[in-house]
Amino acid sequence: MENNVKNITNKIISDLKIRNNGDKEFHQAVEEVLYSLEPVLVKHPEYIEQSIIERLVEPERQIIFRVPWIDDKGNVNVNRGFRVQFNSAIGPYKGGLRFHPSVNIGIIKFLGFEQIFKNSLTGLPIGGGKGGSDFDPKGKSDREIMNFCQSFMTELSKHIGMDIDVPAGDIGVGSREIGYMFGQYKRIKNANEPGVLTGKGLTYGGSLARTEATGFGLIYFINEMLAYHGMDLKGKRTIVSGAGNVAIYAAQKAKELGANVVAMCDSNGYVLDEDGIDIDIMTQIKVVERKRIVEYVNRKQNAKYFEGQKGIWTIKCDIALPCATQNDIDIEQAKILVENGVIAIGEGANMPCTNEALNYFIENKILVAPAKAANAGGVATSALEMSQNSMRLSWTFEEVDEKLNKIMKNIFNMSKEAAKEYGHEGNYVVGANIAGFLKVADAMISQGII
Ligand SMILES: NC(=O)C1=CN([C@@H]2O[C@H](COP(=O)(O)OP(=O)(O)OC[C@H]3O[C@@H](n4cnc5c(N)ncnc54)[C@H](O)[C@@H]3O)[C@@H](O)[C@H]2O)C=CC1
Ligand SMILES: O=C(O)CCC(=O)C(=O)O
Repeated sequence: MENNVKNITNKIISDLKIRNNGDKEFHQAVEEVLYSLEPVLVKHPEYIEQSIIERLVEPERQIIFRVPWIDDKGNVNVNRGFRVQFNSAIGPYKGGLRFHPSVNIGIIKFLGFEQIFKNSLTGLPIGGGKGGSDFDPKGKSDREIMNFCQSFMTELSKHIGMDIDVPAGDIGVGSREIGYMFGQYKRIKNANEPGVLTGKGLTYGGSLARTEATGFGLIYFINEMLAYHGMDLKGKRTIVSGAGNVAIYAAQKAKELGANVVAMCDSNGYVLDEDGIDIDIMTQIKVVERKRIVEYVNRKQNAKYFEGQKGIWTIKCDIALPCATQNDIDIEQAKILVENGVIAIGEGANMPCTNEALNYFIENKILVAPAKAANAGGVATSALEMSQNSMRLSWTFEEVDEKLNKIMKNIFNMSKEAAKEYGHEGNYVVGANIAGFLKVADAMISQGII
């Protein structure tokens, strides 16, 4: 039976590579999940009989569209827009929009695939989807951003809705972009439907604590994982890659719980501040002024700046929090981190470690808080935003934060229990994949061959 399952998994992966030629991030994400599901398939032959995996790796719908927009000089520009509606077995498609020049259909498929399991782990009724564009927001004026967002939404609005597909932010998409897109959606539909987007501003249907949720949630998960292993964050030397939404609030909450956060980065380089990163200064530079991170050393004594982002992983630390982008830590950085005595890795970004790096951490008994589980606090709070929109009321910051904390503890417990049940105790990468998968697979079986 085990050999049979291995052959089936290998066949699905080789077919997937042919059908999705060149989508290397998507191949990577699928491989990471499928190999960890083998013990589940051995125990549940019904998933094989019903071709659950073959159906799961094929998106329900993929939309690619033209996004023309006019820049400040009056030139017409054309970008490409994407929305992959991956799986709706447990609820409307849900997942962010990424605006970054590297975006292509393969990246959106990898992110949408991850989102299926992550959303399932939240325990809330949301399916998996993701979208975005190869538009580069860097250096654009507010007017240009608005022009782009309006054009993007003009097409996207035909495919989304509060019970169909609910986008939110991701890299390059924050509350400014969500605001412009929401305004355009409302104008096109002639309806105020706040539940169609999440991450909205607080004056028009946004939820308190959504901005902080992914970073805070990551730290709640890590705190739970460390506590289970008899440790805590106090005095732990911590490195956070990125300096955007996830990174900033992860750093803030880690500091609040006693960690010593000494380094952060952007795509140009990193800062090392042995006195502890000042989150207010970092937020002012990266979020308010939208400047490069090098500016930090002009405002904080003793801080040092280094060109090149990967060097951040050569700094000795107890806790490493990759919160920037995919494949930030490969085997080379993983070996350095392990040699330097790292205790735990917390994946704030989506797929920030290569599969080789993940396996290396697990083999070396490093605790890994995997992205699907550890960064699920953002989408979970988006689902809480949808609930508030439907009820037409708003919870306080404390109410939302408490729910978030409970959800993250629950996700840790589900990952822990699934890992134990399927023979991988302590491996939360495998545990999260299995726990996320089971609910989706059962929902798919109940709904027939669709
Ligand atoms: N915003 C959210 O609620 C969630 C985001 N994520 C993931 O977290 C990661 C970060 O997203 P956000 O913080 O929302 O985006 P953001 O746009 O607010 O910030 C991204 C940060 O990463 C840095 N960055 C981007 N590419 C980089 C590279 N190649 N090398 C080094 N730094 C780089 C940027 O300079 C920026 O500081 C992404 O992987 C995203 O998919 C995951 C769950 C939820
Ligand atoms: O809040 C959301 O809907 C999406 C968050 C997201 O894109 C993610 O979890 O990667």
